[in-house]
Amino acid sequence: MSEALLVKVGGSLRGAEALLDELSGYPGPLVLVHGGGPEIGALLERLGFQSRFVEGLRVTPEEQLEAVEMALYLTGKRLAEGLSRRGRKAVALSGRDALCLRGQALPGLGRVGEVVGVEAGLLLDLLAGGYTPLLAPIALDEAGPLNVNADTAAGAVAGALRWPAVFLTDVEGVLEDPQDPRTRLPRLTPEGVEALKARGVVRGGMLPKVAAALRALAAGAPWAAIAKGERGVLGRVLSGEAGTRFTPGEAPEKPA
Ligand SMILES: Nc1ncnc2c1ncn2[C@@H]1O[C@H](COP(=O)(O)OP(=O)(O)O)[C@@H](O)[C@H]1O
Ligand SMILES: CC(=O)N[C@@H](CCC(=O)OP(=O)(O)O)C(=O)O
Repeated sequence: MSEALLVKVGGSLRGAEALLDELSGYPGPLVLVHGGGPEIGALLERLGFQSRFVEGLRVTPEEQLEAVEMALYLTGKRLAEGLSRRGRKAVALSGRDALCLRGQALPGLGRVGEVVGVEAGLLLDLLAGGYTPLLAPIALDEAGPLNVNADTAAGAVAGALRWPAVFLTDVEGVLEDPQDPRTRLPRLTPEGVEALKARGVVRGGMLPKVAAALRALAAGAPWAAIAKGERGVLGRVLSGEAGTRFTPGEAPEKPA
């Protein structure tokens, strides 16, 4: 059987037909964590709110949380429908369902948090029943829901499942020059990431993604990868032809 994968689908890939075809056609078990940054931004703007980001995280005042959840849940339902229509029966949930994501608030960002506990039983039961679970990145603390960066949530879930994490986004992987897709770094180690960050090469939305890839490794995922969400990507990530793969050991860092 094909390898079980935790796949994070970025909001920047919403509705991409090729991606839905790719995910629905993957022969192995999948658990999906989805984002929705662009959808959240658009809804907040329609409601008259302007978002501010700190190191890639959306500052989320209490009064904006409801809109964040609404945008995320609609994104999840659309993805679940798209996959289900293609024959892969999918169910869209969030960390509020069966209390499966426990969170902790991060200081100074409003109702934003990180994941400190994953109860994977619901996900495994759905898989055993033939359903593909899709999780929106909302976790719970004692005070209620927290907006969690979707990459962070995906890394935590991959670690808990001890499955590889594949972060699908709109770029080929981590790029030495973010403007040039030919500069993809095929492999990175935690030490290599530190060097890139020190040089300012990894910025914006790539920061939580890289941090989540490393956290997934630290939490028990055998490997993690960042790759472009297009047709054929999962097979090419598994064979090492696409994306940036993060491994705990030593690895050379050279542009592709
Ligand atoms: N070194 C880098 N390599 C690739 N992308 C980078 C890098 N530094 C910053 N980025 C930016 O990170 C973006 C991906 O993050 P993000 O927009 O949050 O994606 P998603 O919505 O899929 O989670 C890229 O589109 C790119 O603009
Ligand atoms: C705290 C925080 O930043 N949460 C994210 C959750 C969605 C997300 O991460 O979506 P993408 O994967 O599309 O970027 C946000 O509000 O945008």
